[in-house]
Amino acid sequence: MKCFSAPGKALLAGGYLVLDPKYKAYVVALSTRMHSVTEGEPVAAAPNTSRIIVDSPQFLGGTWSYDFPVPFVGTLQDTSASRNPFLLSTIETILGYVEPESHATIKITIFSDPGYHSQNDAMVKESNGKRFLYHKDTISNVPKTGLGSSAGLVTVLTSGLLSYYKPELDLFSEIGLRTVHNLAQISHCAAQGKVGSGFDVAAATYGSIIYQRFDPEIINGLIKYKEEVFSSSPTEYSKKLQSVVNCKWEMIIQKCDLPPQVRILMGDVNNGSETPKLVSKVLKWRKENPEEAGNLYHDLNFYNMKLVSELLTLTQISIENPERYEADLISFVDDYSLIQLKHLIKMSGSSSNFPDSLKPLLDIIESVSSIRGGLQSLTKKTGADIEPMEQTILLDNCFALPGVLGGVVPGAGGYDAICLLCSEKAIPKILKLTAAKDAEELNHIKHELESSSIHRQQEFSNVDLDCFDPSLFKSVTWLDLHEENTGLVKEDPLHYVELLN
Ligand SMILES: Nc1ncnc2c1ncn2[C@@H]1O[C@H](COP(=O)(O)OP(=O)(O)OP(=O)(O)O)[C@@H](O)[C@H]1O
Ligand SMILES: C[C@@](O)(CCOP(=O)(O)O)CC(=O)O
Repeated sequence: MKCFSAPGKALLAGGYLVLDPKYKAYVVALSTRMHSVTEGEPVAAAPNTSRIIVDSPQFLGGTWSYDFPVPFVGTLQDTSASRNPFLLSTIETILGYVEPESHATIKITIFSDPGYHSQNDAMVKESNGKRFLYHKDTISNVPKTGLGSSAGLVTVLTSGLLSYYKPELDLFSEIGLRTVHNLAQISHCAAQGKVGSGFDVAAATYGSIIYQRFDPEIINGLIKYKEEVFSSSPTEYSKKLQSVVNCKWEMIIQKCDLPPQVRILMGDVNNGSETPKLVSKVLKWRKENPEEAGNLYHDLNFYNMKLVSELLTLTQISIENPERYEADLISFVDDYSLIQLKHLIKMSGSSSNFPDSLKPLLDIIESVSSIRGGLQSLTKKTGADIEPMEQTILLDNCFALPGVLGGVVPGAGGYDAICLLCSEKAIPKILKLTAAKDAEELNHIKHELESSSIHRQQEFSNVDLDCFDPSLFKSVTWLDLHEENTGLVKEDPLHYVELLN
């Protein structure tokens, strides 16, 4: 039995730009993970028939079965009641790549962590330290949170099948991970019917990364080749697939990590994602207005990269001078809102009360504001609701909360989610303040926070909530997740055995 898991993602900086191989993006891998458990034996399931069964027991009707002859001639029979394009495409791609020479009956069980889906009416099942939610409905009817479940699914399924068919390949070697990544990108694009930027599959494989995409022509060329030769010569296609998967794609995957004690906090705002519509509006505008788009993309990229480099600076300070990091930086983030921090930092030039060392925080705050400014411009110019007014109001309100260092509408934007950068220690405060029922409760919490804060300034009350409206947060569900920068990992079968049929 071979078990793997891969993380979900949040695109903190670089939405839309990441579609173009010219620009980089910052992708945070999350603690929400997709899991696969692979059991296989080298026997036919029926005369001249191999079978791959995928079981996803957390969802109603979550069993899919695929039969194929050996040698595999390229198309899969789907004998399941419902279709799941991500499974079909992954299995077809792997079989084309490995060209199995003997029969097999393989069962892969998929488990997904709670963060990927809405948790209404779900039943909890636990097994040796893992906790999964069992839903009453089918996978297509349970609302998703948009954390990249399909990319995680394709990545762990690819790993499970490769571990069966190519046991000699160390999936965690450089070549092994590259093979998983390239196969998963090809399968994910084929299932989606388009070649996206692939940051979600890259994060599922490698974890938190600074990502610069591969040339889309790599996969477009393969799809075109398949259309031309597949029906007459599937083995020719397999050769081409192998050569594309086995070569090194020109792209950047640079592993990274949020600074210590800085966390992301994701708020699920609404269900349903409009990503394809948003993307097509942006691409149309960019095509029709190349110069204006070029300037806006240039500015957005500048601030995206500035944010990345300032986050790396914070990490560097935390390594070189942990005391300074804690006392002069993080403790200020804990106690003040970013609006107040900005004022404090600006005042530090004229008054000696505030340390100069707060400046790296100012750079982060200003980069995030400029990124939001760029996305608001993109919203106005394209007519795509990337940072719609409702989200602007919500984020502006978050910026009045102590502990929040910044925040954006992640990924493609829209109404689905907000993503805050905040101090780890301040998260309970943020949850409490956004859950306040009325002004009286808010005031009560504010006094509590003031008396427990480290920094007591004359010039500033460190909790100033005059412009904060907790009623806006009735529609926000804070997701119980954090950054976990590891990509694909091998898991212990003991975590799952009690849940297997
Ligand atoms: N646990 C699962 N079992 C089986 N199939 C799953 C599972 N999780 C996801 N899928 C497949 O992935 C599809 C959802 O993928 P989709 O790309 O629409 O959303 P996402 O990856 O969660 O979010 P986003 O692409 O917005 O980041 C489902 O309809 C289903 O086909
Ligand atoms: C708009 C885009 O750049 C980001 C989409 O991100 P998400 O799926 O909304 O997290 C599209 C893409 O990269 O595939």
